[in-house]
Amino acid sequence: MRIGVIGGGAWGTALAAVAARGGQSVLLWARESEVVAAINAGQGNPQFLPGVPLPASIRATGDLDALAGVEAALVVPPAQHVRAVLSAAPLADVPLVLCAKGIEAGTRLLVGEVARQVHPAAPSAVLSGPTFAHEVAKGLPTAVTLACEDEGLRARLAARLAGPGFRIYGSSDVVGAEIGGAVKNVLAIACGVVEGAGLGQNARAALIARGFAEMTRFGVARGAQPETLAGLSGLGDLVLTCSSTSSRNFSLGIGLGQGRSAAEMLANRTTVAEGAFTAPVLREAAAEAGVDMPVTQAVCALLEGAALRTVVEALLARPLREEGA
Ligand SMILES: NC(=O)c1ccc[n+]([C@@H]2O[C@H](COP(=O)([O-])OP(=O)(O)OC[C@H]3O[C@@H](n4cnc5c(N)ncnc54)[C@H](O)[C@@H]3O)[C@@H](O)[C@H]2O)c1
Ligand SMILES: O=P(O)(O)OC[C@H](O)CO
Repeated sequence: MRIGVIGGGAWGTALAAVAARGGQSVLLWARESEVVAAINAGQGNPQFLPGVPLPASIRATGDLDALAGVEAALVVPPAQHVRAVLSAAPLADVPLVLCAKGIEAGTRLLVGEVARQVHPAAPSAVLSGPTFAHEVAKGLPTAVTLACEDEGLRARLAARLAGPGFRIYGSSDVVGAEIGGAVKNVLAIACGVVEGAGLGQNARAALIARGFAEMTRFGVARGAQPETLAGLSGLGDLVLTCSSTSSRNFSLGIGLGQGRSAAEMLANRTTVAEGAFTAPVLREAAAEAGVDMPVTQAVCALLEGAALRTVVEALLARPLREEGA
């Protein structure tokens, strides 16, 4: 199968390696000419995935038109750029596998919903789960959710992308798979804050559990299945990113917890911490859906510069409630 990968960041590059190792013919579009040149010269992707050798068969291009004729495309730019990049890509009826994790600012649409607006005739699927790119690129064992309403397409895509180190579980719950990936990034920032501020392991465990409760409330309100949220793309990814400094979102939270400002940390960075962009949109979407998301609100307050102590005190001073409510 000829597979296009849109986005030459860490994750697009790792997925290109997965597809190429599975015997697919891979063309990767990258925005940065240095990334295109390095991959085509067999030097890997030192900018976004340093130190990881890539299959020599991967070809890279800076021209979106070169993707014409691919049989499926993995869509991997940061969530806020998916609309612009997809709009310029010749993929009107090509199966699209959405791999970015976030909610679009302004529209409050999930990435899959954006793709369906841009290319209404293109079938779509969502690939999500606990997947640090550098581990996937090295072939370390990883399991993901591939969600697609069309069972036949899901099976065809899974057969092309799965491998011994990349185990794919199928689902028809596209919305659930997307919401888990988008919300966990915000919760990972909160867990990083706990780490950076030295608030302890008990607090982190509490945040993971209560964060999962708010992810589930929001997901169910948006039509997700609770089992999907408790699976790889929800709880699985939440646990991963809430417990490792390999997570850009967790690391951003550590900085916030140490008293650094979000503006300072986000200025001029070339890698993406999606949670910083998703948090304010998620707060809006939760308000619209009438869903209580106190951890998300706290993360938004910290990103907006509120004092850590005030935010933590407000979170802990909320009225006592039933756990299952
Ligand atoms: N890195 C991971 O481990 C990982 C794993 C799973 C999912 N994801 C998701 O994949 C998506 C991409 O993340 P990444 O880690 O590959 O990126 P990255 O942080 O490695 O690199 C940043 C990317 O943003 C792109 N970019 C910057 N400005 C842009 C613009 N104006 N238009 C289009 N693209 C622009 C760059 O070209 C580059 O590809 C995110 O939604 C992320 O949450 C990442
Ligand atoms: O580095 P993060 O926080 O963007 O997390 C990367 C992946 O989403 C982990 O599954």
